[in-house]
Amino acid sequence: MIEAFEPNPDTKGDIILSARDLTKRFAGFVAVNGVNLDIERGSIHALIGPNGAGKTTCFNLLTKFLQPSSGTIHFNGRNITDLPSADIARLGVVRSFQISAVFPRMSVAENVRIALQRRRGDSFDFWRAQRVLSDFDDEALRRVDEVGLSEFSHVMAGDLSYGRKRALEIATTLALEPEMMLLDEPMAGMAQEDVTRISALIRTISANRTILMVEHNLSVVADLSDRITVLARGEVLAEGSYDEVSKHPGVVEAYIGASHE
Ligand SMILES: Nc1ncnc2c1ncn2[C@@H]1O[C@H](COP(=O)(O)OP(=O)(O)OP(=O)(O)O)[C@@H](O)[C@H]1O
Repeated sequence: MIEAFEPNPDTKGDIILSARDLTKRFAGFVAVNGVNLDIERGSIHALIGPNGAGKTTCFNLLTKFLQPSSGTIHFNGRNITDLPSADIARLGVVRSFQISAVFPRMSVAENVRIALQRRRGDSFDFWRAQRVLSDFDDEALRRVDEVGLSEFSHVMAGDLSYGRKRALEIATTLALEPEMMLLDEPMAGMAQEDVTRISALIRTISANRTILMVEHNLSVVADLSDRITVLARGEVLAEGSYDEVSKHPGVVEAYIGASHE
């Protein structure tokens, strides 16, 4: 059960998600240490930092794939710290890989249709009459179009290029109508052509939702992000615009230091 509204007194402005003093200890090791994070509604917020900084652990804490050792997380003013990840997804915080097990032997449109069925709470009703399933077809095609895959709607997902597969994953995530999307390294392993395409897609889908992304490609971060939080050794090292954080001496040092470790 979801608890009653409980505003976080620390947050200011239109903050959709905030974390206070978020900490995760593994045996003998603090991966995330007292992190405070405020994500503004409607923004694209990037979480960056050198390898091992704690970015993925933070994502896992915010989506409750991991339980924090201490600290609190509020979403839309509600304390979600103790909710299981399925409830958090239902509230509208969805991580890109969470539901994006793309079925390679199904077409692009079929993949999106299944994601739409999931949103409605149906199981994979493969045995259902084709007529019933096709209720979702129009919406699936609209979603496929939204991510620029119209001409591939009948292509098997397994035959798509890497970048287009990523676009399909985004479409299946969007089918859940998340208010906030967490993207874990959306550009990982992509050729420049796909980076350009997926960047444009992220900008489009950010129009009416909030995006938090972990991304190593700093030119993408510079291009897309309204605000950036830099983590190093599990702590927030700097926060601000790309210009602000990239000039921060501690940030430069953390990246250079990490490249020598
Ligand atoms: N389950 C775990 N048990 C023990 N240590 C862990 C565990 N998960 C992560 N860590 C450690 O916590 C630290 C932060 O890891 P994390 O994966 O969050 O960093 P990251 O910033 O996402 O790094 P990268 O950019 O390399 O993905 C690392 O030193 C990692 O080894």
